[in-house]
Formats: sequence, structure tokens, C-alpha cells
Amino acid sequence: MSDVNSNELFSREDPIFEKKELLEINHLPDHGRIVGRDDEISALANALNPALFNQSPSNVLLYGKTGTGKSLCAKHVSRRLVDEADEEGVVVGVAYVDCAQDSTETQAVQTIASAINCSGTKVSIPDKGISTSTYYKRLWRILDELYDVVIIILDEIDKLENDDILMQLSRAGEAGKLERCKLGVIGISNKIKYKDRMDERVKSSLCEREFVFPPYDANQLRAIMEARSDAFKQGVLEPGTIPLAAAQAAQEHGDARKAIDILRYAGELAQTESADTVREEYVKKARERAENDRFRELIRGATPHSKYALQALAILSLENPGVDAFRTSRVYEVYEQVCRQMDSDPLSTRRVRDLLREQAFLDVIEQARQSGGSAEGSYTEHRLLEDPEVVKKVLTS
Ligand SMILES: Nc1ncnc2c1ncn2[C@@H]1O[C@H](COP(=O)(O)OP(=O)(O)OP(=O)(O)O)[C@@H](O)[C@H]1O
Repeated sequence: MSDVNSNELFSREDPIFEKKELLEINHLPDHGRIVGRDDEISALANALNPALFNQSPSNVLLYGKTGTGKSLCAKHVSRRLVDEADEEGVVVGVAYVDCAQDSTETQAVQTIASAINCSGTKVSIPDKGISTSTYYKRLWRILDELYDVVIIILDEIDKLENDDILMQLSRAGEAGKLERCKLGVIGISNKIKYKDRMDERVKSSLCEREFVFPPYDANQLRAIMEARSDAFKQGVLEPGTIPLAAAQAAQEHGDARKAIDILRYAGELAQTESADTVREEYVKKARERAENDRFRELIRGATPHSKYALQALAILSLENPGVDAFRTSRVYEVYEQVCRQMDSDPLSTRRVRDLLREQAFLDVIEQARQSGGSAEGSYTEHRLLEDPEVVKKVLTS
């Protein structure tokens, strides 16, 4: 019989993390830990300010690359608004929708209705079994019964299947659906081209104000991480760890999510290896994991054939050092090989071209028209915007 008792088998204290939740994805930092976004926060507060006087806030669209603090600022300012409005006797509610999860009109309206239906009404919002129009009717009822103003945050708004819900929300007041409650919509997107796809009427109503969030530089990323360094036990973080993680995250997109992920993963690696401190070597490994995760997130929801086309582009980039842009015909040839390996029938060249165009909209690749002179005419070249090693690894794992 083994004489190992549970004291020896499990460690009862976390040697690395003190408050790991500070580094978790959904953690909403308090004001003191938000770095370098004072201007954006005041601009957003200014747009929502009328709500404090029970008037309609402006609708806002926030743009910027991934991890630039758009969701954070939207949630932070709305939360502050709820508290301050409460002091003024104005009831403000906030509904947050991740449109990547709730991409259909029905899912989105259901999420909004259940998010704000927290207490005080007899209206029920079932998960399914009622029509979209019934969800809307119930939503309008809840809004009028419970709130003076409601802010609806539509994160990754570009992932909505169509503009129908935007049309409904933007016209709810004037169409007489709402009698009392006023709505404000904060749309968030990391696709600067998103607006071009919007219906003109929706655009004029929803884009009353637009703010672009710039990427962070290494100093800002460093300050963001330092503001959360109490996530670790005292003395555990080696001095070079945060500067290195900041430099790595700044190199590509100035993405704070990646910076924080790198820090968390580095701590986890130290934990796994039973190390006493988080060393720089862990940061290097953590970066690889953060990059893979980020790309996995970027292609979440991509169809198998979109992935085959991306894999083809990654193979071409790896096989042709120094060249990074490839014509559709070459991508298609390699795509056909990938399909063969996957035992799948290839789609037509035209469909693959459409799939690549969609990936360009999602900023996974970039496309450029080239002129081949009078003999060739013009053609399109495709270039991966991600590290081909990461793309290949994630798509083949
Ligand atoms: N200025 C900041 N200060 C402190 N933490 C920040 C700051 N900006 C971003 N973060 C943190 O980085 C992570 C990503 O931020 P956020 O989700 O707001 O980015 P985003 O711009 O909405 O990105 P995406 O478009 O990918 O959703 C979050 O954990 C957030 O708390």
C-alpha cells in the first residue's frame, strides 16, 4: 500500500498566483487599472451623458484592432453610467451581446431580453419556442416597464448575420414600439470596413459617433501588465518578465489581451514546472501559446473549406521563403492537394475565391489587385496576415 497521503499529493497553496482572476479573460478591471484610455473613456461618457437626464444617448461605433480595450471601455463606461444615473433617480440598464455567439437576429434579441429581464416583470423569456417577433414584443414591454434608458453593447457587431436587429433597435423609438424607454447602442468592431456593409438607414442612425482605438505601444502594454502584477505572489515575477512580454505583444498588434494571456500562461508554466519564479524563458513559450490561441479565436466559425484555403496559403508561404503573396490559381492548386489529403471534394475556383474574400474581410489575409500587363490582364494576390507557422500548426492540430 502506498503511504502517500493527500497532503503530499496536492499542494494546498498556490505558489505563483495571489489573485489569478485579475488575469482571466472576462475580468473587468476597475478604473485604476485601466491604462491609457482616458480620452476614449471621456468621449464615450460624453456620448452616453444624455442618459443621465433621462434623454436618448448617442449611438456609437467603436473600431480598433483586437485587444485595444474597446469592450473594456464600453463595459466600464456603461457600468459607471448605471451607478451615476441611479444617484439621479434615472434607471439605466445594460445588455451585452457577443454577436460572434449570438449571430442570428433571434439569438441576439433573446440575449438582450434575458439580460435586462432581471427582476420585477412577469414577462418570461424562454430559450426557444417563441418567434422572433414575440421576443421583440416582450423586449419592448420589459424595457418600458423597468427602465428609463437602456444601453445595448453589440460586441463583434460585424458577426451579425444581417442588419435586421440593428434596424429594429435603431427605429424602436420612432416606430412607436417603445413608449417611455430610450435606447443607446454601442457597436464594437475590429473591421474598419464593416460600415461599408451596413444598410444606409442603419448606418446613419447607428453611427452618430465613431471612435477608433489605436493599438498600444510597448510602454502602455507594460503599464497594463504592471497594474495587474498583484495577480502574482510577491517576488515571484522576475524583473525582466513584464518588459519582455510587453515587447513581444507590441511587436505584432499592440494587443493587450495577448499581453495578459502571455503573462497568465507564463505563470501557469512556472506552476507546472514547480518553479519558484516566473522566468523570461516561460514568457517565450507562453507567447507561442498565446499566438496559437489568438489565431484559433480568429478562425472560430470558419468553414472547413475556408480553413483548407488558408492552409494552402500557409503552405505556399512556408515553401517560398521571401515571397508572401500568391495568385488565386496557385492557392487553388495547393487547396486541391489539401482537399485530397482531407478526403474532401474541392469546391470550385469561384467559391474558393469567395472564401478568400471573406477571410480578407476578417483581416486574416490581405488581397491586392495586380496588373499583369496587356498579355495577362489583372489578377488578385493573397497574402496571409498571420504567421504561416502558427496558421499551419493550428489548422493541422
Ligand atoms: N487600457 C487597458 N488597461 C487595462 N487593461 C486593458 C486595457 N485595454 C485592454 N485591456 C485588457 O485586455 C483584454 C482585451 O481587451 P478588450 O476585450 O477590451 O479588447 P477589444 O478591443 O474589445 O478586443 P476584441 O476586438 O478582440 O474584442 C481585456 O482583458 C482587457 O481587460
